[in-house]
Amino acid sequence: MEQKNRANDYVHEVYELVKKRNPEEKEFLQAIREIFDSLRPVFLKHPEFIHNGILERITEPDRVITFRVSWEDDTGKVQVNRGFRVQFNNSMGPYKGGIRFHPTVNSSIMKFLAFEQTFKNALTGQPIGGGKGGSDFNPKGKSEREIMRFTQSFITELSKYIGSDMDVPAGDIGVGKREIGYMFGQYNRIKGGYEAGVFTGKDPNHGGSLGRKEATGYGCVYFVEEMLKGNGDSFAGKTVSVSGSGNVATYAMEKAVELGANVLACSDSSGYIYDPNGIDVETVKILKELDNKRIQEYTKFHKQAKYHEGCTGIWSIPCDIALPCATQNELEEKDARLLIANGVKAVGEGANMPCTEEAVLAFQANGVLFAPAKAANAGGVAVSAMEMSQNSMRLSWTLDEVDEKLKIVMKNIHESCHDAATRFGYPGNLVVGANIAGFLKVADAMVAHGIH
Ligand SMILES: NC(=O)C1=CN([C@@H]2O[C@H](COP(=O)(O)OP(=O)(O)OC[C@H]3O[C@@H](n4cnc5c(N)ncnc54)[C@H](O)[C@@H]3O)[C@@H](O)[C@H]2O)C=CC1
Ligand SMILES: O=C(O)CCC(=O)C(=O)O
Repeated sequence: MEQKNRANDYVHEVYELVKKRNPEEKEFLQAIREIFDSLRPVFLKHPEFIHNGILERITEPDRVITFRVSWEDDTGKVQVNRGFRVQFNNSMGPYKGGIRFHPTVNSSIMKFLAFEQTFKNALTGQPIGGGKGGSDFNPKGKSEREIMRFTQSFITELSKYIGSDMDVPAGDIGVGKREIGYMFGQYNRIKGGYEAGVFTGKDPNHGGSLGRKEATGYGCVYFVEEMLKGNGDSFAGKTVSVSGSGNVATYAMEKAVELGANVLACSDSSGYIYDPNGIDVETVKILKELDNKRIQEYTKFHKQAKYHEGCTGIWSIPCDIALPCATQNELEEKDARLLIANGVKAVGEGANMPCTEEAVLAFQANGVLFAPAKAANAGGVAVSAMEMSQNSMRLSWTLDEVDEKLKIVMKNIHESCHDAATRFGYPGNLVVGANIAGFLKVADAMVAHGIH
C-alpha cells in the first residue's frame, strides 16, 4: 500500500511540475497526462525509475530549437515564419521525426509530437530516438517557387543541428517528398557532400525507400487487423470511415479496401464525402497527390457521392471501423458517442493524438477496440528507419521486401502492447500497453546511460 501511494505521489508530483513549467502548452500536457495515467503500475514494479528521476527527465526535451525563417514571396515581399525542431530524447538512437508545415504549429504542438514520437519510435524496436519539427508556414495557396524558397531558408538554419547520426527529419502534415527533396538538396549544398541518411521520405528514385509513402496508412490497417484478429474478427466486409485525405488517410483507405472493407467516407479540413458505392481511392490520389484539389471535387467524378461542409460530420456516418487520420483532437467525445450509438466496433488512430482524452475513455468504456496512435501509426517511422538502413548499406529493397518487414514490425508492436497490458494488469487495454511497452524501453536505456 505504501509503495502504491509512493508511485501515485511520484506521478502526481511530476505532472504538477511539468504543468508549472509549461502552463500554456495544452497539447503537450494532454500527451503527458495520457502517458502518466498508464504508468503508475510501472513504478510499483520498478522503483529504480523513481530513484533515477526518469519521469522528471523524460518530460523535459533534450533541447528545443526555435529560429526565424525569412523568405521572399513571388511579389518580392519579405515574409517571416517561425521554425522549430524539438530534439526530445536520443536514448534509443538519433532523434527521428517529421517536419510539419501548418499555420497552427507552435511550441506545444511540436513538443507533444516529439514526446509521443519518443515512445512510438521505441515501440518499433529500431534504433531511433524522438524528435519533431516544423513551422507555422501555410503551404496552401503558395506557388511551387515560394514553397522551394521557404523550405530552403528553413533548412539553411536547421542544417546546423541535424545529421544522419544526430537527427534525421522526415515529412508530416504539409511536407511530402517534394519538400523533403528541397531540404535534402539544400542540406547537401550547404555541407558540400551527399549525406544520404540525413532525411527520410525521399523520392525512391533518388535515395528514398519504396513503401515509405504507403507505410503509415498500411501499417495502421495492419495493426488494426491484428487487434481485430485477437478478437476473432477482420476488415473483411466491414464499413470504414477515414478522416483526412492526405498521405496517411489515402493509404489506410487503399489497404482497408484490399483487405475486403468498404470505405464509405473520407474528408479534408473543409468537409467530407460519402460514397455509398465505396470511395474510389484512385480518384482521391489524383485529386490530392497530383492536383492538390479539395475533396469536394470527388463528387464531379462520382455522381452518387455526396459532399458535406464541415469535417467532423464524418463521424455521424454509421461505420464498423473508424480511422481518424487527419490531425490532433479531431475526434471529440460527442463524435465518439455518435460512433458508439451507430455501432462502431474498432477505432485505429492513424494521425497523432486524433481522439481527445474524453473520446478515448468513451470508446473504452463501451467496449470499442481501440488502437492508440503511438502504436497504430508507427509504420511510417518504422519504414523511415528502414530507409536509413538502406542508405547506410547503399542498396534498395523491393516494395515486397519493405512491406513484409512492415507487417512484421506492426505485428510485433501489437504483441508487445498486448503483452505489456496483460503483464501490468490491464488485459486488452492497448493504450496502457503501448504506453508501458514504449516507456520501459526508453526508461531502461536512460538508466543504463546514467543521469544527465
Ligand atoms: N506522414 C506520415 O508518415 C505520418 C503522419 N502521421 C500523422 O498523421 C496525420 C496526417 O498526416 P499526413 O497524412 O502526413 O498529412 P497530409 O498533409 O498528407 O494530410 C493531412 C490531411 O488532413 C486534412 N485535414 C487537416 N485537418 C483536418 C481536419 N480537422 N479534419 C479533416 N481533415 C483534416 C488535410 O486536408 C489533409 O487531407 C498527422 O497527425 C500526422 O502527424 C503519423 C505518423 C506518420
Ligand atoms: O518518418 C519519420 O521519421 C517521422 C514520422 C512521423 O513524423 C510520425 O511518426 O509522426
